[in-house]
Amino acid sequence: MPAQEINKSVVLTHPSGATANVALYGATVTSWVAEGEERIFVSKKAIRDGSKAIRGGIPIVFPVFGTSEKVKLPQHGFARNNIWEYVGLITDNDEVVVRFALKDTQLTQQQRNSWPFSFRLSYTVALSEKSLKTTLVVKNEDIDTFEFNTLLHTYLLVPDVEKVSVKGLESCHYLDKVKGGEKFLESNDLVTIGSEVDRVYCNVPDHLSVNIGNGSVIDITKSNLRDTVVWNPWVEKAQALADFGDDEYPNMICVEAGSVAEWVKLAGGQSWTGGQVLTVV
Ligand SMILES: O=P(O)(O)OC[C@H]1O[C@H](O)[C@H](O)[C@@H](O)[C@@H]1O
Repeated sequence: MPAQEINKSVVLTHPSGATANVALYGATVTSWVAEGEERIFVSKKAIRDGSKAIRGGIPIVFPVFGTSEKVKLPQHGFARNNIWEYVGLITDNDEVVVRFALKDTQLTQQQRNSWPFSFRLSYTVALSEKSLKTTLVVKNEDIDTFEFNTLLHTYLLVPDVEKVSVKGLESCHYLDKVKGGEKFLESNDLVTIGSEVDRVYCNVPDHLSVNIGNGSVIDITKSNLRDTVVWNPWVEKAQALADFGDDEYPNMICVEAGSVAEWVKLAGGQSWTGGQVLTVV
């Protein structure tokens, strides 16, 4: 079976042996195995009972990144902590493609009060031998325009974050959230991690590559997403996160394609599409 719903998750299996797992809770990708290796980090302390967003995988941030005066929603919005509908298997030719959906009518009353728009999110996960493609379509089913942020909060599994480098961010401006949101220009060809990092790189080229440090490289190609967030909580933040092991920060880096520095405006009746492809090279 190329796609099977088991235990509130959908398991994708590609003839090459690649697999992926998507929890209905948040439509969160929680595993991607390519060339026999797990590529996605999920914390051993992740809460999986649907009471909190999953710490790891690829949670979907929507309609707000962080918190905002404009929108009275919890950090990173509601997409990552609602149960999505499994629409089903779309195709299993060269790629195994499945789709999930979330509508305003599936939200809690409190969430609907805070974000009072009719919308439909459609999220497609496509697995091939070496790639995982995730595409989000936002449909404004209202008459009024709404504004949103969105981001694919991708946690990559790495053997040692201090040996990881991210290529493709040179010459981009970034907002450094560790330094109170101050703006800097990236002067390094390769971005490396040796302390807490929480940066919103703005207007980033669509192609980045992450050298995992063990000979493996993961390419990230984004589309219609302007920004990239790079995050590692390091020692103290890791200790402060209840659903993240104190010793786990060396094994992950978040490289998150999104549109977060500015709001995306979507007129009534219109759709917006954005996404990313992760490829093992
Ligand atoms: O703890 P969470 O709500 O999942 O957020 C985890 C992280 O997400 C993003 O990477 C933000 O830039 C960070 O500031 C935040 O700490």
